[in-house]
Amino acid sequence: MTTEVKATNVVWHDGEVSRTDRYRILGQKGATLWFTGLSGSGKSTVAVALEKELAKRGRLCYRLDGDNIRLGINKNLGFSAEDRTENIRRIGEIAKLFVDTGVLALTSFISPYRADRDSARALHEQAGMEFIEVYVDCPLGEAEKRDPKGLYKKARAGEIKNFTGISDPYEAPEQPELVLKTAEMSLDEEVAAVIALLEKRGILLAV
Ligand SMILES: Nc1ncnc2c1ncn2[C@@H]1O[C@H](COP(=O)(O)OS(=O)(=O)O)[C@@H](OP(=O)(O)O)[C@H]1O
Ligand SMILES: Nc1ncnc2c1ncn2[C@@H]1O[C@H](COP(=O)(O)OP(=O)(O)O)[C@@H](O)[C@H]1O
Repeated sequence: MTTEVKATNVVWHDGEVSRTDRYRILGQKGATLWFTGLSGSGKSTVAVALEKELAKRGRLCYRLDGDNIRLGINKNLGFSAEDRTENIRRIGEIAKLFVDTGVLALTSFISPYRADRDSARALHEQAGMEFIEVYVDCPLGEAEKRDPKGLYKKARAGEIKNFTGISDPYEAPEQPELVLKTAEMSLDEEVAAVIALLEKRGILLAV
């Protein structure tokens, strides 16, 4: 259902203010930081802490978070492979809009399928936009021990079907820009690692 193109006879309409103009108005460059990992690995925790640190540095971010987005624009999607693919397709497009305005989009989705993440990356890179994949790497045993929402317990009890890591696959990134081993690093170290990468890539330079 999802990738079928039904919109025909539509033509892109250009404006007279460019992306570069928008970046100048905002004084910063846009980029997507794509956090991927198991439920409970720390995607949301890292994004929240990073947003706070970037705000301190005067950088505007917007967090797109799995649970939040699934309460709104993606409330019609479940957890079948097809629905997860459509979930990630929409998030990729939404993140791209934020980047186009000059905002740092921090996306926290399990995004278990490599092909879906690669599509989100391609969408950005074809448009000359930064896409930084951050693998929030946490062993299943540790994520299950944390179980911040009690979902692993329910999945083990068979109350949640197709639960990532238990009864559904997670395809780890092969060449992410950054790996955060959240069972070994502190939250402060994780935020510092992301900031260091953003600095190295010139993403935090004022425009
Ligand atoms: N079956 C199943 N598998 C995995 N996760 C489940 C499932 N059912 C509900 N949840 C809750 O939904 C959150 C994951 O949503 P995402 O949009 O990130 O998932 S995905 O990227 O489309 O795979 C996930 O949030 P996080 O724990 O923040 O990852 C869970 O709270
Ligand atoms: N080093 C760490 N980095 C991130 N989260 C951690 C770390 N150590 C423990 N945690 C805990 O792990 C849980 C991760 O939950 P959450 O951020 O919601 O994960 P996700 O968004 O990947 O589902 C939180 O309760 C958080 O406090």
